[in-house]
Amino acid sequence: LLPILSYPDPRLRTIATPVKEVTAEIKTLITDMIETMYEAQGIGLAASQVDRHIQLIVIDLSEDKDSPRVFINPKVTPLVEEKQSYEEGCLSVPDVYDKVERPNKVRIEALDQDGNAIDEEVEGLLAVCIQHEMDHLSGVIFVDYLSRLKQTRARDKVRKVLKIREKQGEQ
Ligand SMILES: O=C(O)C[C@@H](Cc1ccccc1)[C@H](O)SCc1ccccc1
Ligand SMILES: [Zn+2]
Repeated sequence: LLPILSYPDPRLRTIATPVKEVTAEIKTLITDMIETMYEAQGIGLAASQVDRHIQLIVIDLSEDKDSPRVFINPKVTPLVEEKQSYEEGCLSVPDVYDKVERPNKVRIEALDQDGNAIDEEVEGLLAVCIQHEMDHLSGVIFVDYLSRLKQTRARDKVRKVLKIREKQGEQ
């Protein structure tokens, strides 16, 4: 399992660089990220969150947690003006959920782990998730879209959750 960086860790603000070649090391990272995402009950995870600053995200929206998707060097283009509001959360901001508006239909262009091209139009939760993960690769966290007050509350909440987790770890 890989440790997930917690907000407001400045490393989460690092801009991810493009993947030049899908090496064996990157394939191992992909496997580790997928396992880490499942263990943390996430439906997406960006490499930035595990302190690896390359353009790589993994997503699995399936019920049985058995169909992970890998997007390398992803590029997202909104296809509609309309935005949808969705109650987002983030593995780097535990126990904080709030509404974020994003375009509800996007085009995603990327490479998969075998270097094959991905070029799809997606909407709904997959579109929301991909945009949320893409933000991570640009050092953006969903709380950045919220009010200052909510950002302060988020910081306090994360601090509290991390303290509780530390205690649980010690017991
Ligand atoms: O990037 C992450 O931290 C994983 C995110 C992905 C995500 C956030 C908001 C909306 C869709 C996907 C989540 O922590 S995964 C847990 C989750 C699942 C559904 C809704 C909200 C949060
Ligand atoms: Zn997130």
